[in-house]
Amino acid sequence: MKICVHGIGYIGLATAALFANAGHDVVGYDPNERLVSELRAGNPRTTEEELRTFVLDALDNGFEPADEPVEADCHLVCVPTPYDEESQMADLAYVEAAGRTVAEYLRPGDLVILESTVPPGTTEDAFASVLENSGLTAGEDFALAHCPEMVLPGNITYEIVHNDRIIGGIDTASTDRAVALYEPLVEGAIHRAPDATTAEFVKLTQNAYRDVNIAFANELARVAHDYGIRSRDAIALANVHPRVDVLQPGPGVGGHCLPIDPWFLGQSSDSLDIIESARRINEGMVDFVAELLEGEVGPLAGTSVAVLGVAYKGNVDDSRHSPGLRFADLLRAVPAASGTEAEATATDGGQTGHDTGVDVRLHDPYVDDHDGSLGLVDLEDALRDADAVVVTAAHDAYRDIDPKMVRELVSRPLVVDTLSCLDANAWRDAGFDYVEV
Ligand SMILES: NC(=O)C1=CN([C@@H]2O[C@H](COP(=O)(O)OP(=O)(O)OC[C@H]3O[C@@H](n4cnc5c(N)ncnc54)[C@H](O)[C@@H]3O)[C@@H](O)[C@H]2O)C=CC1
Ligand SMILES: CC(=O)N[C@@H]1[C@@H](OP(=O)(O)OP(=O)(O)OC[C@H]2O[C@@H](n3ccc(=O)[nH]c3=O)[C@H](O)[C@@H]2O)O[C@H](C(=O)O)[C@@H](O)[C@@H]1O
Repeated sequence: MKICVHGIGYIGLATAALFANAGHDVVGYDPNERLVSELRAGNPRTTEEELRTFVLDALDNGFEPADEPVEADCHLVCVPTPYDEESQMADLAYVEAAGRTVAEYLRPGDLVILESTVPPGTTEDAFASVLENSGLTAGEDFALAHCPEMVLPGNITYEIVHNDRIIGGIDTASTDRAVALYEPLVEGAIHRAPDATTAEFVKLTQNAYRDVNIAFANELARVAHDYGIRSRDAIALANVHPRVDVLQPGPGVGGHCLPIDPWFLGQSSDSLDIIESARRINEGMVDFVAELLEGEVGPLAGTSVAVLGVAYKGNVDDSRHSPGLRFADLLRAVPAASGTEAEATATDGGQTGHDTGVDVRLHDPYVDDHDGSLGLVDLEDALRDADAVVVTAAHDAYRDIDPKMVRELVSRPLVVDTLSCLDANAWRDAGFDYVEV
């Protein structure tokens, strides 16, 4: 079958490769010409080795990256769906733009699948009506379904094949067509949703559930701290019960899915309560980390803090909605102590040095900062003379750091391990005060 994938970023690229490797004739259209030419040259943008191999195999199998769309039997849309903080609504501009493009190439009998994560109702309402600019009618002249993507970043090559899938069409025939497309290449089960809106709702439910579960763990971490016990020991023991499965606390929830999908879910409803509280709890974890830090070093003004990890989680290169960056912002908002040099620089707009009370040094071995916008520094520069080391992403590279090397560089041996990813005994043996969330 001829398939045109619209948007070959993280999800679209893996999806295009999945179909190409299964023998379909796949064109991956993306308006980002640089991305397309890198792919044509055999350089997929990914730090996941298995994904790189999967995509290179697909290119060998005829997958064609393109900066122009084409006519196809199936159009698969995998474009971004950001959250607009101002309107507190999903920004559907990319979905609508892709829909307008598909409409130009749409022929009677084609199948259109929306994979992007969207608020309930989008496929049947906004997306269908843009596609109908073609003069064709959804359900009558072309099939239309939502097939949400559920892969875990970091494990996409395995999960894109092995995960169960939910498919909901705007009518039974659309669902049948979409199921028939995925069934031969997916090893997980395919579940038919009663309609496209339910499929959208299910995807958002999964991420909101995970966000709420993590918020519960984060709340337990605060409560356990009040009792002077280790929350992770308590959670591990609670989880021995066959019907209890609490996730792990941390510096908050990042990425571009868990922090925004709960808002998509509630976009046209006034009934969010626990889901909304979970968002507040998870966003507030950086304040708790700051409290832990303050409990050790006293007032933060005047301190130097190495923040290790601006990726939103371990071993990924994505820094969207990153707890590490949110924590850095919080530290940068600490006013300089009066009468200090830092206070003086604060009044000159920071021209002569760091302009806040805390000297924040950010490091991440995976995140690309080629334009310098994040201000990442080398590990040694981050650690040199630091008053505290705060680990905010559980990268393997951090687990492997030798605490004795760190001890040589820092001015004060304090580490706050927000994800409990370090070897606590090794750090204590190296002379560190070890604090965890
Ligand atoms: N990244 C993830 O782990 C997951 C993402 N999703 C959802 O999948 C969707 C895509 O996400 P990602 O692949 O991560 O985004 P991405 O930002 O990596 O890739 C999106 C691509 O779409 C392209 N694009 C923008 N406008 C376009 C248009 N009009 N026509 C064709 N291409 C266009 C962009 O240039 C970009 O390359 C989003 O809705 C996201 O929420 C769902 C599950 C997992
Ligand atoms: C229900 C579910 O597992 N959703 C997945 C999720 O991927 P994502 O990488 O965002 O999830 P994640 O690994 O839970 O990480 C999200 C955030 O939550 C934090 N986190 C995660 C687990 C935990 O016990 N504690 C915790 O604090 C992580 O550090 C990270 O900051 O969202 C993806 C998406 O929708 O994009 C989805 O495809 C994935 O399957």
